[in-house]
Amino acid sequence: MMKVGLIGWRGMVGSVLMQRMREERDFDLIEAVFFTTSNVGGAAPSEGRGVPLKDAFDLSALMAMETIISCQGGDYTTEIFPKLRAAGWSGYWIDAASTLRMEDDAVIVLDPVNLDLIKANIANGGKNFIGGNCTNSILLMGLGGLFRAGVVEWVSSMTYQAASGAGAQNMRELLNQMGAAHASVADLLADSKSAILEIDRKLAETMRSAEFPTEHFGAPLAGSLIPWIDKALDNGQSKEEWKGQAEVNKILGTSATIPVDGLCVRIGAMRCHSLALTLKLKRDLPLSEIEALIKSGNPWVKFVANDRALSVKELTPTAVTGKLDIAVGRVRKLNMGPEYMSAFVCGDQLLWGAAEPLRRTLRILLGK
Ligand SMILES: NC(=O)C1=CN([C@@H]2O[C@H](COP(=O)(O)OP(=O)(O)OC[C@H]3O[C@@H](n4cnc5c(N)ncnc54)[C@H](OP(=O)(O)O)[C@@H]3O)[C@@H](O)[C@H]2O)C=CC1
Ligand SMILES: N[C@@H](CC(=O)OP(=O)(O)O)C(=O)O
Repeated sequence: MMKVGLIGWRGMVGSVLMQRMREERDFDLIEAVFFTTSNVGGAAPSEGRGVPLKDAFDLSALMAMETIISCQGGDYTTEIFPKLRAAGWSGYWIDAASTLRMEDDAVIVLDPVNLDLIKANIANGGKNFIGGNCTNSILLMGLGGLFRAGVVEWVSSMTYQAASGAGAQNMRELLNQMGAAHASVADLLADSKSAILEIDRKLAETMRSAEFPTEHFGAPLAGSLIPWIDKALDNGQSKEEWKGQAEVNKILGTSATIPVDGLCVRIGAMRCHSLALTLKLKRDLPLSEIEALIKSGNPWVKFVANDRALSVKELTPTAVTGKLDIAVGRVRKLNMGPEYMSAFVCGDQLLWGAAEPLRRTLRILLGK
């Protein structure tokens, strides 16, 4: 059985990965070895067959692995990965962090979209398999059928990204903000005759006050939004926005770049990212054909007809959270002309956006 080292398994992404690997019985196919950066010698999950946690900075222990899966984050990858390769380790490296994504010898893995690319890379001796940025993976899981058909000229992508993309502490902070916001007007809310503008004034005062919990986001998110994600680049894009075109084209393996750009916005959803998309198609396709192409993308696409009641019920973070479904809806032609269409895509950023492509890559490497 393949010896597979797991690092970052108790973090947020790692926990979702563990849950999915258990559900799909992946551990039956591997000899799992669990590593830690904080609790060497501690008890590993039962899948570790009683072997205590190993040191995630111990190069020789890591080099004994045929495959390493890391959800430990970019700093860990930056520190350990070059040392492992320099020491001659030639195992498979599967990683959720962005550090290695754009390296020439790395594939961004999203097998329902780019299985051919992954297989070709393995056949050519490729060893580095990196999960894509969550927003891009969800975009391509939703509209992969249109890209595969070669009908997309460009995409403008406006995102609505959940708190989980910023980390576990941020999810907690969002809830703490909701609690603080509610508490500040609870008395007035309880009185059905109180004036709504008084409630609104008091709430705004609370959200702007220094006491409102903003340590992790740096700004109120509950009852508001944050129109910037990740670092600023010199060209005015955020790093998250830059990843759109770079990663989508790399995942698709395009020879001519498909322009992808738009604004990335953090909203108060817990773990589902959504995207409001404008696409320019290469030609005027009938809506029925567009719908059929989107549905043909992969089995997880859940197409939602452009109907008010269905959209409100099925095309939302609340409907999608915790599921592998990728909801795609609001598909219609736009006033700009017959080649222009809209779409709204919503997916769980911890599942297809982070953990799922990693465990599926392991399966591909195992040939199962
Ligand atoms: N592809 C994508 O879209 C996404 C990718 N990511 C990537 O995944 C990486 C990991 O993210 P995320 O899972 O949010 O990181 P977490 O902060 O949840 O976990 C990272 C590590 O922190 C340590 N840790 C310290 N305290 C705790 C605690 N109380 N509970 C659990 N773990 C703890 C654990 O290491 P130890 O057990 O060794 O102490 C854990 O493996 C990110 O840095 C990013 O690179 C994240 C989100 C989306
Ligand atoms: N930046 C993403 C989450 C993430 O970790 O992305 P990446 O894997 O590209 O660093 C978000 O905030 O929603």
